[in-house]
Amino acid sequence: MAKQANLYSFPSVKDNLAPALRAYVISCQEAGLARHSVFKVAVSGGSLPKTLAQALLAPPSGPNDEVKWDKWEIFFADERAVPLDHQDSNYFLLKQELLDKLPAGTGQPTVHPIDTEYLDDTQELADQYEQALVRSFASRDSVKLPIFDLLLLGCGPDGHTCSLFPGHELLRETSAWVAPIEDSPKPPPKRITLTLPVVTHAVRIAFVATGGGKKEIMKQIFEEGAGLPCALVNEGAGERASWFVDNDAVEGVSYPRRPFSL
Ligand SMILES: O=C1O[C@H](COP(=O)(O)O)[C@@H](O)[C@H](O)[C@H]1O
Repeated sequence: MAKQANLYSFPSVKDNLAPALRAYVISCQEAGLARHSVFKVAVSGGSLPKTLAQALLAPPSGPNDEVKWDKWEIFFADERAVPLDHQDSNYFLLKQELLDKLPAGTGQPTVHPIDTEYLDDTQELADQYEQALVRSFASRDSVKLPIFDLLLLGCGPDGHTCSLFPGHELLRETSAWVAPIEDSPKPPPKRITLTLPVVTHAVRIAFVATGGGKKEIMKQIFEEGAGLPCALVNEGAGERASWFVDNDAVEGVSYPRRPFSL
């Protein structure tokens, strides 16, 4: 039987979840560097960047605990069609929470924001972002799908991830790497997103979900599935998907927790 997604649950975000997430990200970083000398990662917006900052801005605990920022190539798992200094921009959020706080003297990551020249045309915005992936991952002709070393994803209270929403036709997209959405049920309505095949194709996928507000949807994802986008990622990725959650987010959820280890 195919192995299932890993569920790691921690009593405290700051004291347990963040250090475990850090260890996990660094192990993915080292695997990516061994494969192709860079670390290709895509990140979500929402509540994720804050937790990510808690994990990655912490002081190193030893010589092997190094975030090699200058080797990181950062893409966005989804982005809203707004200027890069807009409060709704996932780039702006990551910049505020993490990128602007990198310690002085640290090498800088290569960051791939959307091209805001195309904000009025979401199809073109998505196509241009796909071209950025093509340039990074070699051509679409030579690569069927880009393979990210790691995707760092959030989970909305409705079970959406990236800008893939429950019941939306985008869940059936099979050819585009990046797709536009103009009717996001969560504002702002116009966005672009990595598609499900790209998401499930990543080497590793880490979801972060915290707080009691996620409890009901976590039950649905882990007990019923019900075609929810997060559940579809779990089904497509199996053990390559790992969930970093706090105890509040999974209170009452019947699904085996694993002790965290690399
Ligand atoms: O709209 C979005 O929401 C999701 C989930 O956000 P959260 O605040 O519930 O963690 C996020 O992962 C996505 O990137 C964002 O565009």
